[in-house]
Order: sequence, then structure tokens, then C-alpha cells
Amino acid sequence: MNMPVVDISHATVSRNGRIILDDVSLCIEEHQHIAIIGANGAGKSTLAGVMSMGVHPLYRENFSRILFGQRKWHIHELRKKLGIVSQPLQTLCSTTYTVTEIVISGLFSSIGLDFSHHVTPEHDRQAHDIMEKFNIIHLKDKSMNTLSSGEARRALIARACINDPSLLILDEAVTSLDFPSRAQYRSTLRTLADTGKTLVLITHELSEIITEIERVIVMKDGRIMADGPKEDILTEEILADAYGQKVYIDHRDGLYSAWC
Ligand SMILES: Nc1ncnc2c1ncn2[C@@H]1O[C@H](COP(=O)(O)OP(=O)(O)OP(=O)(O)O)[C@@H](O)[C@H]1O
Repeated sequence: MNMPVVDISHATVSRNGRIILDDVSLCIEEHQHIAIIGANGAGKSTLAGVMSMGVHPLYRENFSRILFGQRKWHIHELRKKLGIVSQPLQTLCSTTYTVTEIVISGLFSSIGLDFSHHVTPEHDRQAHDIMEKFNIIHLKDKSMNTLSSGEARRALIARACINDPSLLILDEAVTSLDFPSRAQYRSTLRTLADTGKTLVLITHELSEIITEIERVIVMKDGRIMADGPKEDILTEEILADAYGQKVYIDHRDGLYSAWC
């Protein structure tokens, strides 16, 4: 067994007196790529927040959150090991900052750069390398608020990866991509998986579940309702239960698609 990078026990999150994450336990080992799916409001982003220390569960005696073998983290230190890309972050980054500035700002855990950030030639070189890796070097001087969703997503992945984190959480629940952008996104995910990162992909698009992702978690009503090998979990029965209606699944070349 590889070292667990995320080890959460009995996490419960409440908002406005309502339980939105209900006693969830989850262990993810290093190099294990997983997808988390489930209906709108099932608790996926909340769980991602718990994993990345953006959301703090209720205090319970049996609750524990161990990340990379450690219970306590300074958020700036954690960001070097755990990168997160989410729709709220994409919205926050939709500014007049250039792609280069947004990518470099990942090194400072900030959004964009100001006079307080001392950018060195080494930072510039790191940003250049990572933008080349994710095929966005041609966008380097463009403002973030002029990019397409797919381009902005790649810029944010590059921002998250500039720290070379070993775990990357991609909470993509809302953004929709066209077919070519989806294919490009899958190839970005493959690059990440091939470079030894642990991927946690939160998605509504089964076609984004690349072959490298072998484990799928299904959430429903704040709980994990199914967790296991992709082939066992991505069934019409389980998805019908998760989404509350008949779901049809197709499976081709190791990729899945679903529709109602
Ligand atoms: N800060 C908050 N205050 C109040 N309710 C919240 C808050 N954050 C989340 N919720 C509620 O908690 C539930 C779970 O939200 P969450 O965003 O985790 O779901 P999700 O599975 O990621 O949904 P989606 O697929 O729509 O992004 C939802 O009903 C949501 O409205």
C-alpha cells in the first residue's frame, strides 16, 4: 500500500443548521487517481474543501484529517503539496491579470501580483516552463478575463502545478467545455497522471474520467454512497440511484459517457 495523501475520518459539515457533509471518511493513497461524481448539491465541493483545508468540519471526537501524514498545516505550505482548481477560483481569477501573472501568483498563494510580490527570474522561468508544458505559452500575455473556459482552466491548472504539488484536486463541476476542449483537457489530465501526481477529479462529465482513473466515488445527500473500481461503480443501477432517475451509460475505448 502506498502512503495515504488524504486520510479523513468522520467529517461532518453543517451550514445554516443543515448537514451538507455527513460523517464522511475517505482515504486516498499516493498515485491513486480518483473521480468524484454525484448530483448537484451532493457535497462534492464541500468534500474537496475538507480535503484542501478550505472547509473545516464540526469538531467531533472521532473526526480526523491527516494530509501527507500530518494533522496540522500552514496553508501556504500545504499549497506546495496540494493544488486545487475550482470554479470559484476560476471566477476569482477572471481578472485583467495576464496568464503569466496568474500562473506566477500560484507561487505566492495569491491571485495575481502586486508590489508586495518579489518576482525573480527563476519564477519567470518556472512560469514559462509550466505554460509550455500545458500548451498555453501562446496565451501568456493575454488577460485572464479574455480566455475561453477551456483556456482559463488550463491556466489555472498551470498555476496549481507551478508548485509541483503531488496531489491535485480538480473541482470542475460547473464549467462546460466543447468537444475539442474536452479532448485537450483529457490530454492535460493524462500529462498530470503520467508525471506522477495523484489526481482527484470532481466532475459531471463521465468522459473526463480518463483510463488512468481507476477509482470512482459517488456522493449523494452529503454521503459517499459508492466507492470502488470504476467498472463496478459506473453502472446504470448505481447512477440511477445517485441521480434519482434512469441513466444510460455508454463505454468506448476505456472512456464512459452517460445521459438521461
Ligand atoms: N457556504 C454555504 N452555505 C450554505 N449552504 C452551502 C454552502 N456551501 C454549500 N452549501 C450547500 O451544501 C450542499 C452541497 O454543496 P456542494 O457545493 O458541496 O455540492 P456539489 O456536489 O459540489 O454540487 P455541484 O455539483 O452543484 O457543484 C448544497 O445544497 C449547497 O447549496
